[in-house]
Amino acid sequence: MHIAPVTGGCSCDTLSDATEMMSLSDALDRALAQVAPIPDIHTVALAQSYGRTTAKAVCAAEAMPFFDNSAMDGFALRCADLVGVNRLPIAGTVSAGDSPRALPQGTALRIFTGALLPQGADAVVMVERSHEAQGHVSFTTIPSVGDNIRRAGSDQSAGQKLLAAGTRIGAHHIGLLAANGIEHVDVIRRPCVAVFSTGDELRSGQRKLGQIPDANRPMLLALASAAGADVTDLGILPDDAEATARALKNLGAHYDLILTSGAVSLGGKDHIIEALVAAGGTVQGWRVALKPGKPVMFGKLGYAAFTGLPGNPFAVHVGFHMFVLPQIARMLGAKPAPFAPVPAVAGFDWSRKAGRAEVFPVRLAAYTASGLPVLERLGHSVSATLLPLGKADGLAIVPADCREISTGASLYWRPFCLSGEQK
Ligand SMILES: Nc1nc2c(c(=O)[nH]1)N[C@H]1C(S)=C(S)[C@@H](COP(=O)(O)OP(=O)(O)OC[C@H]3O[C@@H](n4cnc5c(N)ncnc54)[C@H](O)[C@@H]3O)O[C@H]1N2
Ligand code: MOO
Repeated sequence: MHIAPVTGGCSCDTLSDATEMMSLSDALDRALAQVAPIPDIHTVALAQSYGRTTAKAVCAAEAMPFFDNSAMDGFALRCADLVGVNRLPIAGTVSAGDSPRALPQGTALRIFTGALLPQGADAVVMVERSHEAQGHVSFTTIPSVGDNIRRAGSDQSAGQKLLAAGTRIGAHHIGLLAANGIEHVDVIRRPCVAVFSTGDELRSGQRKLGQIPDANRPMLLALASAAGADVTDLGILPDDAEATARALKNLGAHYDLILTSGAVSLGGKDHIIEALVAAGGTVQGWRVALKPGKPVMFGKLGYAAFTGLPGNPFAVHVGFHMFVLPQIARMLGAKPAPFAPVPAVAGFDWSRKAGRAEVFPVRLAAYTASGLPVLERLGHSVSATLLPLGKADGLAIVPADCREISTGASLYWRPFCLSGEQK
C-alpha cells in the first residue's frame, strides 16, 4: 500500500508516538484538500429551501415597504387640516389590503396597521391618542408630518442584497425571502454522502455475546443530513479487506464523500486502508494528534473524498465535527466555521496527559458575573461510550500541550446549536 507522506510525520510503517501524527491544523488542511466546492446549481421552491445553501447572492427585486403604509391602528389625516382645530369628520375606513380613495380635504380616515396610506394623508394618529364620537374624531396630540407612517423603501432599496452566496438557509431567511415575494432560490446541489460501518461484531436484532449494535452509522447519517448532505446508507461491511475492496470498487463515481467508521487503526482486522488502496483509492493523511479520533484517515476514491473515522463512537462524533463538517461546508461553498469558537471558563479541575489535543463533552453549568459560560466536564475521556453526550450541551477542546486545567481557566467550546444551522 502507498501512503502519501504526512506533514511533520513519517510513513505508516512505524507508528508508535505523537511525532507520527498530524497536528490538528495539518489534519484539517488534509481533510479540506480532498473536497472542492460543488459547481452544480439547482432551483428549488422557497418552501423546499430550508437547510439548503445559496448558490448566489439573493437580491431584492423591489424596495420595501412596497408602498407608504400605516405603522399603527388610528386615523390618517393631513396635518394642515388640524391648524386651529383638533376635530375632523371621519370619511371612512382603510384596512390592510384595500386600495383607498384619496383623503377628502378636511377629514380623517380610520386606518389599520399595514394599510396603504391614502393619497393626501401625511400622518397617522394612534387610536389611543384619539376620541371618536358622532362620526367625528378629536385628538389628544398634535401630529407632525410623517408620524406613524412607514415610507416606501425605508427598510431596503430595490437590489438590496438579502442573502450572500454560501448562506445556509434557515427559517428566518425563508421568512425574509417570502416577505420579498421571492418564490424560488438557486441552491448548491446537496453533497452526496455515503456512510457505511465496518465490523463483524455489529448486529441488529438478536445478538450473541461479543456482538454489539451499530451506533455509528445512524449517528453519521443524522449528522451528515443535519449538515446539509444527501445521505445514503450503505450498511455494514465485514472485517474482510477483499470484500470491502469489492464493495468500494465503483463507489467513487457516485458520491462526493464516503464516510466509514472502524477498521482504520492497527488491529489485524483494521483493513480500511488496504481495501481503499486495492479499490484504486489513495490515502492522503492518517493519524492525528487528537483524543479521541487519533486513527482518522483522509483519502480519495475516484471523484469522492474518503474519510475513515475510527470505530469508537465518541471518536466518530468528534471526528465528524472536527473534519467532516468542514468538508461538507467547503463542498457547499461555505467557509468552514472554526471548531470551537465560543469562549468559556472551566467549572472543573482536571489533570491530563499531554501529547494530543482533547475534545470532551461539556454541560453549560452556569455563567460568570461577566456572562461567560461555565462548563462542566462530562465523562472520563472514554471514547467507547456516548453516554456523557446524552447530557452535553456541546464539545470543548484543550490543546495538545495542556496538562492541567483548574476551575476558572479559559476554555473554548462549540455549543451543539452551532452544528446544525450555520451561517
Ligand atoms: N494498538 C493500538 N490499538 C488501538 C489504537 C492504537 O493506536 N494502537 N488506537 C485506539 C483508538 S484511539 C481507537 S479510536 C480505536 C479505533 O480503531 P478502529 O478505527 O480500527 O476501530 P475498530 O477496531 O473497528 O473498532 C473500535 C471499537 O469501536 C467499536 N465499533 C466499531 N464500529 C462501531 C459501530 N458502528 N458502532 C458501535 N461501535 C463500533 C468496535 O466494536 C470497537 O470496540 O482503536 C484503538 N486501538
Ligand atoms: O482516540 Mo480513539 O479515537 O477513541 O481513543
